[in-house]
Amino acid sequence: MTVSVRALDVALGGRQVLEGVSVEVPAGSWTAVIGPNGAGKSTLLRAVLGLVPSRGEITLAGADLQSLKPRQRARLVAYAPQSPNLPAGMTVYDYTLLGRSPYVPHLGRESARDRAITGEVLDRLGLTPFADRPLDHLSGGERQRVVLARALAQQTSVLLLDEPTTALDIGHQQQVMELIDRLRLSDGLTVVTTIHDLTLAGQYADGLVLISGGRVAASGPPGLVLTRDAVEEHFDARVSVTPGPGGRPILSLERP
Ligand SMILES: Nc1ncnc2c1ncn2[C@@H]1O[C@H](COP(=O)(O)OP(=O)(O)OP(=O)(O)O)[C@@H](O)[C@H]1O
Repeated sequence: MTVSVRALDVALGGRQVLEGVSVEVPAGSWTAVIGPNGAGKSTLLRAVLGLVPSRGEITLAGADLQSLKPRQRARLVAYAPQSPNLPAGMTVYDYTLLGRSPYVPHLGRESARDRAITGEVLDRLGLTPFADRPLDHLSGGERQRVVLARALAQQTSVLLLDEPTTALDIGHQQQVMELIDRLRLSDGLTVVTTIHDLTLAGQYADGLVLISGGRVAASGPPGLVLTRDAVEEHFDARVSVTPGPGGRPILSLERP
């Protein structure tokens, strides 16, 4: 499903956080939203979910997202937030099962299918051994995978992932990114992630959107967006950029 954001403005606490942001995410593609701290990346995802008031147009496969009821929207778009509210004492299994909420009838219970899907997702993420563990008895990286599990259990066409790899070691980063990519290809998912690791963003995403100061500073294929000058200008960082496999850029920090 194509996600289209046009001329999006968001003001929070009396401050303009996003201004005139337009982003087109083709169906089945992966877009990474990059930018310095405080640029407005998470706000962009939250606006697409209707979690913050916005002006402008947000459509999903041509349908106006704001006209959908929360339950309808939750069947189309899943979101893994950066700092989710994790109820202490809840088990990994029960938390992941919450991803099935948009399919559970009012006053009803989860079906055998909901439970089967939850089990499969835990399996895919290597979380089955943790299924009965309370969320507050997990490491940061394990918790992050559980948040992703809940989003995957929602079985939507669009996945919005806010920093899905920050707390993960290099092996789990690769596993999570590969898993997301496999799901994208096998299930035709449309993926939007915010991500700080620019090399990782460039390795996996089809397109990058660089947000800086609440505006789109650049967008396009990784090789065009991730230039030494752009990184210096928007992140105030010195890097060297070399072409990696498939011409995708590899960034290395350089000491000033
Ligand atoms: N509820 C709020 N009220 C006022 N300002 C807010 C609110 N929420 C976020 N902001 C501000 O909006 C700006 C963008 O925040 P956002 O979380 O979208 O940035 P980000 O690009 O995701 O940053 P990071 O990389 O640090 O996670 C920041 O300056 C932040 O302080």
